Amino acid sequence: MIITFTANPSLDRTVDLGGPLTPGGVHRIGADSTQPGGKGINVALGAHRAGLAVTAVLPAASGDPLLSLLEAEGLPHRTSPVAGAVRTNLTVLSTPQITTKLNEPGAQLTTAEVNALEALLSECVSPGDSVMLSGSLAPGLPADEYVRLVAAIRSQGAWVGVDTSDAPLTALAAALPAVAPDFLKPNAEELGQILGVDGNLLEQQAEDGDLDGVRDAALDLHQRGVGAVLVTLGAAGGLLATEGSAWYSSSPSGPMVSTVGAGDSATAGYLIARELGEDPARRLARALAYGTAAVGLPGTTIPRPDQVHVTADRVVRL
Ligand SMILES: O=P(O)(O)OC[C@H]1O[C@](O)(CO)[C@@H](O)[C@@H]1O
Repeated sequence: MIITFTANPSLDRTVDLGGPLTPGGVHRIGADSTQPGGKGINVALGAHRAGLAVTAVLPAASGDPLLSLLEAEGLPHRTSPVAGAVRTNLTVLSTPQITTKLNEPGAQLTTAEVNALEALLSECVSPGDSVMLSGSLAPGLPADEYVRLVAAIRSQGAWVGVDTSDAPLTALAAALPAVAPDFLKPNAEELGQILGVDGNLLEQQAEDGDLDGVRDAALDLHQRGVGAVLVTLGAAGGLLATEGSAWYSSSPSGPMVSTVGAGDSATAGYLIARELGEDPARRLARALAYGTAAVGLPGTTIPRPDQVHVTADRVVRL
């Protein structure tokens, strides 16, 4: 069973301006749509569409509009009740092909709500499960929440991965090797946050064919106890450090419609590859193929397997 945990889920509203975004200007919205969002929910949707058994765990009040969207998707989920409403994250599409994202902080959780959410996650996890902890933490959760959850989930005999940013990510990196997840999925910016360097520079170096910085950082995290480190590098592809080695692949080409959810789709692709028992090269290839497919779909749309074209031809061992 794949369990995803989204501490700060969202309604992802996408508006298309059909023209440029001008700071201080008045804009008329053209197309407008709302989809379920939040990193763990996106990962769960990808795995569910691939036919895997999943449960998405999240905080939400009964009757929250997000829950109707999850039901419409047929996504199996368990919710822990909270008083606050699920946040709305806004994606503004403007020309020339610019995606601007405005993420709300999310409603504050009380201590009782945090305790109930943690208890629900623990109740859902069984030995042998794969648990993915994804996204920002709602206000009320401590920055070291993922450190505590990784330790707890591992002690329950389950595999655990994390995809987060900012303080929760640096707290997790600081806890290595005493507490280490089985899987970490930073993008270049997040890798930069761990290293205390400019992530844009790392991505630019990778685009220029210089992978040393990303490879060394990923291998260092792996040597400090993280089972597998998947670094997504946008247009520059991605790198996987695991089993004592690193693999790199350039990005498969495809249309660019919306980058929202591409990283989560890559994580879903990685989890699907693990379930299929694929080797590291193929796991990297499937992850990037899922990310590329997501970029070709509107808003926060997570691809179905028939929209994903996997080939390990681009993968090289570094
Ligand atoms: O939890 P965060 O970091 O605010 O990110 C949430 C946003 O990221 C996404 O999961 C895409 O990665 C969106 O669905 C959501 O709006």
